Amino acid sequence: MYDDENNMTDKVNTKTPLIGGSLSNRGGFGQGKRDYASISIRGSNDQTGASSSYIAESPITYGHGRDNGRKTSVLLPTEQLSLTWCDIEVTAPPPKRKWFKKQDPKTLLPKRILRRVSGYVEPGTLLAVMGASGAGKSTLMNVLTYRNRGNLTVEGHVMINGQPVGRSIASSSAYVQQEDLFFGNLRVREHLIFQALLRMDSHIPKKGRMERVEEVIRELGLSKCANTIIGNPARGIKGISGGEMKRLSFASEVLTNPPLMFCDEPTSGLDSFMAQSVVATLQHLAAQGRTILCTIHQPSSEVYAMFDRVLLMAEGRNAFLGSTSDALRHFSNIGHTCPTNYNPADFYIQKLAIEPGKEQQCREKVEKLCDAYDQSIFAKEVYDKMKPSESKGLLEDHNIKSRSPYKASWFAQFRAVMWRTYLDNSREPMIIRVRTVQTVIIALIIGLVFLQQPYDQDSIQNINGCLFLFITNMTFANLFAVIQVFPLELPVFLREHFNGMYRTDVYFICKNLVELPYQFIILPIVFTAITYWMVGLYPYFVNFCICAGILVLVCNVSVSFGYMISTFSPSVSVALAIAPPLIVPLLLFGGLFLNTSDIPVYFIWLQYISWFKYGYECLTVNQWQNIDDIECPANYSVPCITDGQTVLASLSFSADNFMMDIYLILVLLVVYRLIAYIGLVWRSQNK
Ligand SMILES: Nc1ncnc2c1ncn2[C@@H]1O[C@H](COP(=O)(O)OP(=O)(O)OP(=O)(O)O)[C@@H](O)[C@H]1O
Repeated sequence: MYDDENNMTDKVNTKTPLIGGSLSNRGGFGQGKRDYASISIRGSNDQTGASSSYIAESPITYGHGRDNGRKTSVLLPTEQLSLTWCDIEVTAPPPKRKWFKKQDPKTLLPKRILRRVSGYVEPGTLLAVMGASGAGKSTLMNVLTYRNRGNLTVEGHVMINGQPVGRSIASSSAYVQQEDLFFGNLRVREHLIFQALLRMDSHIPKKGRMERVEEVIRELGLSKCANTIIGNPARGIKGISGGEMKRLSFASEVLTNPPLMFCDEPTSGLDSFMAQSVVATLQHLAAQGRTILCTIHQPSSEVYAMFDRVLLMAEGRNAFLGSTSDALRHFSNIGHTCPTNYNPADFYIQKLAIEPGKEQQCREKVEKLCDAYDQSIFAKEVYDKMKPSESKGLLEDHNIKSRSPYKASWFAQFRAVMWRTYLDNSREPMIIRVRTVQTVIIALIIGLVFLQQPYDQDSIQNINGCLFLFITNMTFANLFAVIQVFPLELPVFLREHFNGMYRTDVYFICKNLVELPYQFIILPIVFTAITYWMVGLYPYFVNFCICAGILVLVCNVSVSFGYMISTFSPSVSVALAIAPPLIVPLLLFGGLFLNTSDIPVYFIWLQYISWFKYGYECLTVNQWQNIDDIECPANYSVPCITDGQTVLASLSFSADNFMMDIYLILVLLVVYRLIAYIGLVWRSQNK
């Protein structure tokens, strides 16, 4: 319909043409499900004369087939849903009494957040939910979408086409949240293909899904940026614009053809032009027969004019629900006429806001405005629409528990997530460029500092220090690489998992498998290849391979530890803060700084969970066990260490422990990773 933001201006100021069906065949309230696609075709052009270009342009017949030989748009929702909410009352529990502080008894009462609010939205309608901050908009959205309810007590009914609905509302609706979360290294088209593979019904063939992706790209004006990297402004990865990102969020939801959409402040953070283009997209989607609710903060008058209806909220009550033109009429009737050339949205918010310093006065005014609405014909119209529900329960839940939340099978999820993780990793600058350069530079520095050590008394300490540095470097480089990136993608994982796209185990396995070869096998080998020969360690290829193998294991156990810290940390900064205090004790008991036989008894357990100790023992055994002759100068002041076995003995290490150390590193690798996985499951269930 529109291909880029530049040709959007002329469209956003004019009302998007409603499809004929959505005007003339609009489903009556509570009439049950109807095939919207066939309604649209019959009603288009012929009945209204309106140009239904959305349908005419659609080349694909997938989904609903043909009607009278004409192709239907894949984007039309398959059913019409009317959403009603009736007498919603939401209460927050009273705050806990503080025993050390005298508190006003009034502040210890439960807080009423929503006070018997009712409303409805019909198919083909774009409803703006507006109100001053704290009016209860987000709480209403959370009640309707059955999300983020926390400790709130909710009473009342939410109904779809007259039937009570609860948690199962998620299966027939989409929720475009305020924050756009994407894997920023993917291209727009790739992101949509991934969404299509996991969110569309499994009976739809792959070809149909790909056609659907192309259709959605065209319809949501993403053609221009379809092959552009999405980007991540927070990490400095430049990509598509804010408006395109928001439209991509809509596109991800529209793929599944939801008849009901909720949008939380879709224009926040956008300039007025972008905001207009985003609301034009919503208007377009509503015109196709969807039911759309959208919270919005201070829209410009142009954006406000694009909404069909408005719900004004104040102090947890309805101050108005009706068409945007009726809102003006209603406020004028009750003595608050919006001045000419004044933005009506600003006018309403001003009237309904609680000004600091004048709280009591404003609250009384707001109560009067809400009472006036309750007695108006507009409120009566809302109550007339309410069908008495036979259910007395709260927001009933239908058939949600028995069904798997996932559309794709385990293997389909695995394939798609592997593909996406591979794409994301292969384009991640932190992984490819930065990690490679970092590894090579550090290896060269270590190699130059310890260049070609001779086998004499002084070099024993140098070589041991160098071997310990190998372990420390492997640990810190990989641990911090994980905790700087992994927590950042967890919110995307949590949202996608919550949306029923893939299981936690699929995500975790794919992440591990994709990252393993380059980051956690090849890079440690590159590091060893540079340093081992530069330093002049035990000069046999077998020993080089053993050293590389030990460093690969150390690298992977550090990665497990990094995953573990990341899954239990709410953010990167927390993960970065808790990593050093956890690592330093393990480092201290690694065998270099403190001889393992001298560790205080109450700290002995720390050496058992320290891969530093196991790794260091293995590396020193690999280095020293076959050396029988260490040079001893004639005038050396202290007794000489003449062979490798003595070096090992001086560190309280033994060649007999070698295999056990390897097994213990493997055990730590598995245990830390398992704990990380449990943490991930815990996070995904606590969201
Ligand atoms: N779990 C809770 N416990 C206590 N009070 C709450 C809780 N959730 C919301 N509130 C309060 O309820 C009121 C309405 O909150 P809500 O977030 O719904 O407002 P809003 O209209 O979305 O505001 P904004 O536009 O600023 O996001 C606010 O005063 C808020 O502090």
